[in-house]
This record gives sequence, C-alpha cells and structure tokens, in this order.
Amino acid sequence: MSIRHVLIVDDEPDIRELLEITLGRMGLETRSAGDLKEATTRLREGSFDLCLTDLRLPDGSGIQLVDFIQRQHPDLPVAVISAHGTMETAIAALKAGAFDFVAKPLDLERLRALVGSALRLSQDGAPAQPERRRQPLLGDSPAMQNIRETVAKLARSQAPVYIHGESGTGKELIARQIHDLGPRRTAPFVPVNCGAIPPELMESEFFGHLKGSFTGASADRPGLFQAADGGTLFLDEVADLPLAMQVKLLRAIQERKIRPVGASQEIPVDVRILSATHKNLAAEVAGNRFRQDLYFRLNVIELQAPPLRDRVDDIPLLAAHLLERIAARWGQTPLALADDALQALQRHTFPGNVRELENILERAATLCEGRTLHTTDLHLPAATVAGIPLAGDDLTTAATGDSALDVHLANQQREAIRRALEQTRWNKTQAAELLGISFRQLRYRLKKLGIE
Ligand SMILES: Nc1ncnc2c1ncn2[C@@H]1O[C@H](COP(=O)(O)OP(=O)(O)OP(=O)(O)O)[C@@H](O)[C@H]1O
Repeated sequence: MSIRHVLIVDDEPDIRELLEITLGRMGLETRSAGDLKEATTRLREGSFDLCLTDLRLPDGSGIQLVDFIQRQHPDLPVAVISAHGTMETAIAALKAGAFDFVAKPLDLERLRALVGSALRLSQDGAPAQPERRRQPLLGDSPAMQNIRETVAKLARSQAPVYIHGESGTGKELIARQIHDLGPRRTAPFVPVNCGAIPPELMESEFFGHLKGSFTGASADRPGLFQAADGGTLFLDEVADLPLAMQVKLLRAIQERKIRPVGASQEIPVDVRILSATHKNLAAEVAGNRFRQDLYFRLNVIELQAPPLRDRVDDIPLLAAHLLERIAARWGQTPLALADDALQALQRHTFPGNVRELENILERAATLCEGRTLHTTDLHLPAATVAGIPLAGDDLTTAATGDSALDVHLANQQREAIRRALEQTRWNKTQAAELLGISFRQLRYRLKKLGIE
C-alpha cells in the first residue's frame, strides 16, 4: 500500500513530537502545523489521508479547522485532540463532522486505534456490504434534509448516536445510513431488538458463550459484539434492556472488551454503538428504569426522527418509492396513486409513520383491481377520508362519545382491527404491524372497543 500522510496541528512542540514519533512508528508520513493559518497552507500544499488537530489553537479553534476541511476537503477525516474536561467542545467537533476525538493526556493505544479506523475511512471506494442494496433515506422536507446532512457528518465520526422517534419513523434506516456512509461500511451492521431477547439469554446473545457453559450450550457461539466487530451494533428499543444487562453493556462499551459466558479471558472488540427507542429515555432514567451512566454513554449525540405527520410534503415521494418497492417485489410495474388518494394520505395522522404508509399501500395494492389507487382502496379511517382531522393517534376517543359519527368511527375501527386479526390468525403482534400501530396501542384499542 502507498505511504499515507497525516497532518498534525498543535501549538505544543512536545505533543507534536510525540504524535510524529507514534505515527512514524506506524509507518505513516507526517507534516506538522502550529496554528490554523499554517494548517490551511499545508492543506493547500499537499494531500493528506488524515488530519489530527488540537481544539485550542493560538489563532482560533480546531472546530474552525474541522469546518474548513468539511468544505474544502470533504473526503479527509479529521480527528480532534481535546484537553481533559472539555467534553462539550469535543462533542461540538463531532457534530461539526470530526471523525473522533482523543483526550489529553494522550493514551497512545487509543490514538493508534483511532488512526487505524481513520485511515480505513480515507481509503477510497471501499464498497458497502455487497449483498445488500442500500436503501435511500427519502424526503425533501427541511427536517429530512437536515437529517441527511447530519447523518453524512456523523458517519465520519465514531461517536455513539442515540436516535429518538416514534415507531416507524425510520430510526433503523438512519442508523444503517450512518454505518453505510462511514469507514466501517465494509464490516457488518448488526441490528438487535433489545426488547425481543429473553432476559435469561441476553448475556449469551450479546457476548457469546463457550460450549458447556450452560444447559443447551452445545457448541461455542459468538455473540452480537463479535458479530459486529469492526462494524456497528445497533441497539433498537434500547430502553427495554433489563437493568442487570445495562450494567454489563456499559462495561463492555467502556472497556471495549467482552467476556463470553463461561470464558475466563476477556476479548477486545471494536464496535461502534448506535441506539434507538420510541420511549423517552430521559424519563426512563428519571424513573430509575434506565441507568444514567449508560444513558450518557449512548447519548453523546442525539438525533430526532420526525413523525410523518410533521412532514406531509414527503408523502408523495415516499408513496411513489414504496409503490415501486412493492411492485419490484411482485415483479410488476408500480401502481399509480390518484390525486384524491394522495390528498387523503396527506390528511392522515400516521401513528405508525412510514411503516404504516408502507402497510396501507401494500394492502391497497393487494386488493386493488385496477392500475390506479383511489381513496377507497386505502381503507383509511372515515374521519381522515372525510377530512376531519383527529388529534394525535388516539382515534379511540371517538368511541367514548355519543354522536352518530363517533359510533360510526368506532365501528370502522372495530372492523379494521377484526380484519387484521383474522388475516393474521389472531396474532396480535402481526395484526398491530399490519395496522401500523404498536402492540400496546392495539391492546388498548381492543379493550376500549370491547373486542374479545
Ligand atoms: N425516510 C425514509 N425513506 C424511505 N423509507 C423509509 C424512510 N423512513 C422509513 N422508511 C421505511 O419505513 C419502514 C420503517 O422504518 P424503520 O424500521 O427504519 O423504522 P423504525 O423507526 O426503526 O421503527 P421501529 O421503531 O418500529 O423499530 C422501513 O421499511 C423503512 O425502509
């Protein structure tokens, strides 16, 4: 491989020398600059594979350099060196697009790991995992444009990102994009639904186990951390982790080491952690259901996935894309969406967000006889069709009133739920998914509407 070049920016000669020696021993060529002005000159003169900059420079801040590199040399990864106790500035640098940060006094092992990852980032043209076609994160609304820009910046960093948003808003898709656009893209992206693992199997699922370590452990088995080594572990529904597991997870993240069940030795792992939940994690912390120390670890950077009802302008594009996806699955040409149907969709409140839109279109495409979907094909709630917006997702409030419209709406809901339950042979989890609502919402509605 050709020699890689690193630009070191620090005003302290001792630190510059330490970095030059450490990186030199890694076989890297270094150039140094003592301030912002010199750094920009060096950047103009030569081409680099990595820039390491101090955050405090005599003529400005390292964040200014991060900004400059983002604009002028977008393919160059930049990592920042922060003085001890200036976590906030380090996070600001990550948000500005820095790849990672190391704290002073420098931990050389950590520095070497950082440089290794950064150089993978600057290696041109590393393809994403080949077997999976990347799904785009669609939407032209300002909120989605903002998310895409932030995702592109966060992809270059190593920071943990916590994605908050309602069910079906695209949290997993956002996490995948962060992985796919970053230096870890050639390694696995491993999503795990923390709420779906039985508590007694959790430790073994995350950390693996050795043969014979418990009844049923008939062979050595690697865990999710090993599966994601070099890549990204996406902890979906992270609020559902039991407290005992939260302690173990925090340790694994802090130490960057895990111990498989039944093993006596710890093994090092290199995993970037992304997490998400539809719950309010801060409230979970306040209610003592989620450990504050783990919350701070996961939530270095927070991203909000906006609900679909707050970006109705995205619905036409999303609907067209989803209809194409459905048609491709069936080997057919996509159905068209009539104006009346589009308008009805834009009035709907989408408690299940993009996933609900997908389900509505899939159901409509299955049942529709022609090549164009009209409002009636969508089976939306009567109030939506009639243009009567109902607050939030709670259509069930309608069932408590006495008016003819209330009764009519309650009947409509009862019918839709019954149909979904029949279609899924009374599997409530699947029925909820089909209806684009959460399991809890379905249970609540069943009770409220008196469905046995
Ligand atoms: N902006 C988007 N562009 C294209 N497809 C999207 C977008 N947002 C969501 N989707 C699609 O909607 C579906 C749900 O998305 P995803 O699973 O990422 O949501 P989620 O927020 O993780 O859901 P949950 O909270 O239930 O786990 C997926 O099929 C995804 O591809």
